[in-house]
Amino acid sequence: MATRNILVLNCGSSSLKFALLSQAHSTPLLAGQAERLAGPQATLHWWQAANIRQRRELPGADHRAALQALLPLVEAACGGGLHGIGHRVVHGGEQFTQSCLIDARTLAAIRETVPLAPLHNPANLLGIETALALFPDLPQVAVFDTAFHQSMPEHAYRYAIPERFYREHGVRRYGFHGTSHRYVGRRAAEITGLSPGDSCWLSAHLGNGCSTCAIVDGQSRDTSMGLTPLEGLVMGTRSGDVDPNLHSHLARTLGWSLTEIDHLLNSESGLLGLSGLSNDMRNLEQERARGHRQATLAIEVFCYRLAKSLAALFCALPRLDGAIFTGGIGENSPLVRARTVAHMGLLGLVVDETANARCVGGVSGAINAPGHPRLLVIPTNEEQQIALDTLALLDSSAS
Ligand SMILES: Nc1ncnc2c1ncn2[C@@H]1O[C@H](COP(=O)(O)OP(=O)(O)O)[C@@H](O)[C@H]1O
Ligand SMILES: CC(=O)OP(=O)(O)O
Ligand SMILES: [Mg+2]
Repeated sequence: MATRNILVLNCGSSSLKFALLSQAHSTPLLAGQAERLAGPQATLHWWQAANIRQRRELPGADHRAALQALLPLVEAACGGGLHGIGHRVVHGGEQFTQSCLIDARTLAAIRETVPLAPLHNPANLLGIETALALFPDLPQVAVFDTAFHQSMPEHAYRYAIPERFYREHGVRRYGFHGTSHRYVGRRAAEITGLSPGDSCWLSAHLGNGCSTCAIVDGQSRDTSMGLTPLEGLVMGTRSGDVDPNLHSHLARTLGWSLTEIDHLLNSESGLLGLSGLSNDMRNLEQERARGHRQATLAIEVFCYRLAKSLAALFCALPRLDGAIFTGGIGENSPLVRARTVAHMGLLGLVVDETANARCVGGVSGAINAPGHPRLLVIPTNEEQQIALDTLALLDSSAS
């Protein structure tokens, strides 16, 4: 069969990340992002196989204009031969347990899920609708962050609130970053020579959003995010777990509205809120090295809460074959990995400092001290997983 090319799109509220993958190449033919969309500073950044970065200002461009600006680049990079489009969709509710071809029914189901993910799904839908209008003849696939976690047992996904909120309103834990957890879980089995269907992992996806996951025999058994991607770990700008009474406390004592509280917890908290400086771990590490007290505290809270979450997920595992660090922070921060694992000595986890220092910038490997449980650094590749799912669905719909 001829080599096929898949365009992967990940639309956020003001950004559009893209990658063009080919079966014949291990690295994308083209990748990049359009950011600050719908504003005066909208910009398209892209890089090709040779890794030369380029940028073009697109003042005022919205998602459609950005995708249109992308078209000639896609055509030039793959010689016009595009075979399908894979979309990241953050929330698939309980309807989607795996990726699926996009048709009218899929679109309606994604729309129904908007109330559960008001920050993410509208942007994802916009990306899909724009791509359908521009490429009406190409098969398009939705790959859901939530789908992998649909295997969680009920005792892991239910909240301890009256049943009707689950039955009538879908209030339960869904989990996110499933595409990344699934990808690194499979890679961990490949790297260690274990069978994906008979291996047990803890995975920590640490990007702007952060989550942990217990993976047993290739299935998610529990994860740190919940109804929305706010639950769980400390993240770039998200608080993660707080006392749920914080909402009523802020409303009563400061007269804050729900919108203000949502904004505080989603956009002004996490590493940014604790440090008062930045949501970016690189900046915080630099400031910590200069002795900045709040940057140091932000990293300490981040690592302690991560360790607590991983330790809690031991409850979901029959045994541990290894813990995996991934995402921009997990792949690049020996400091965060070491500070996190330092809290987990009682569980037998110990880092080897030399190996830990080596695994940065896309280098994968084991970073545990000899004789201790495996600790793996594995670069995630959500785009590749989305392209693989898209290809698999193209094949199954053709047969
Ligand atoms: N060398 C590095 N050291 C520490 N943190 C890093 C490094 N490189 C990237 N990061 C962090 O990774 C995070 C972004 O992760 P990434 O997975 O790219 O995010 P996204 O969720 O947007 O895909 C940021 O906090 C960034 O500071
Ligand atoms: C669901 C989620 O948290 O996504 P991201 O990490 O892309 O913000
Ligand atoms: Mg990323």
